[in-house]
Amino acid sequence: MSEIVPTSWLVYCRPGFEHDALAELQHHAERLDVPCEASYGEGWVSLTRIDGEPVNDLHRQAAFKSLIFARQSLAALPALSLSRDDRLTAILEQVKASGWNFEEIWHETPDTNDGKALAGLIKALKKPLESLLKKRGALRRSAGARRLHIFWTDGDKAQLAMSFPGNRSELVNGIRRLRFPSRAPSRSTLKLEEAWHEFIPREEWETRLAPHMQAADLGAAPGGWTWQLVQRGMYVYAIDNGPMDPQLMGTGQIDHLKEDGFTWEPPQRLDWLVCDIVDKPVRVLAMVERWLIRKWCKEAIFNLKLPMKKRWGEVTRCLTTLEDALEKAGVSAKVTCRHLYHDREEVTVHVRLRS
Ligand SMILES: C[S@@+](CC[C@H](N)C(=O)[O-])C[C@H]1O[C@@H](n2cnc3c(N)ncnc32)[C@H](O)[C@@H]1O
Repeated sequence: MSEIVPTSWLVYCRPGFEHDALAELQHHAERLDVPCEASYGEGWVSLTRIDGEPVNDLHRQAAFKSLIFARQSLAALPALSLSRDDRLTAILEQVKASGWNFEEIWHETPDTNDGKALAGLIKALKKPLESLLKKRGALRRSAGARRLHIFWTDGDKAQLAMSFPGNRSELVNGIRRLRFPSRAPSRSTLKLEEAWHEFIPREEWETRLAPHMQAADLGAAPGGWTWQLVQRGMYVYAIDNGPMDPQLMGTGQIDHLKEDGFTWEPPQRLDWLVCDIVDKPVRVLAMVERWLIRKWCKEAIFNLKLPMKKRWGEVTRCLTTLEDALEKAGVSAKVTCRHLYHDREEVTVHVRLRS
């Protein structure tokens, strides 16, 4: 019998979005009727079961893939206060009391400057801790791909947590770092690239992001998103009053139309609609809805800008409106939404029509 069980659901998020991540977690805890107590710090939030029972069912049923504001989702033990003279003993003792075993250990921190400053400490502790946990049999091969996360919020504060294959981010700190392509006309380019990584399995890129496909990019200028589409060999209708990058236009794969993205209609059915126009979410949604109901595209990726305070509420209202409208029109589609690393005051939505 373990002396200690994971009672907390720990989630990482973008600093400044803690209230949204918490609202999302609380929504699931209420839906599954699990009374919890909330806590949070910069870049993370946590719900702890009031009855002291393991959090595993809640953690599993609120699947990571369905979460919007969570960068990582973990089942956590109570946070540890560590002695600065000997941090390892308390960690080893808690691992022993939990009865946990795992195949790897990730040391992680909040996405803040204070978090980054812990890199040196983590580097110094990593190897000694691994060898001690190996000796004790906790770190071993064939432990069901379970991973121990040690979440450092300070030099003397760490929380041990577990993640399970199929229900977690496979990225350290839940962050997808992408290299900015030097020839892309704007940094926004990384938002579309990250969205593809997030929403389209790598093995399907060849068929779903294929050469000779046709796409519309609404609010395209100066062309960061169009650049990504062109890199995949697509032909792009770039809709924007603003100027497009001349070098990008030189590829000959772009038709730049100075029209209104909210009213423009494609000349024929396209494969992709992407939209990065900064406007009210309801306006963007109404436009995307029309595209999908008329089947003007097979897949869509668009941003919902969220300058308001209660972003979680706004996003869920938007997604429900979209799903209801599609259902009413008899259009079957899969809708997914994430707050991506390269998103700021916005979330990214992906819709794929089912044929
Ligand atoms: C955030 S920028 C897009 C950046 C672009 N995705 C990139 O990667 O370079 C938003 C663009 O939307 C355009 N825009 C705003 N309202 C529009 C509308 N009604 N129709 C078309 N474009 C619009 C603006 O001119 C601006 O260039």
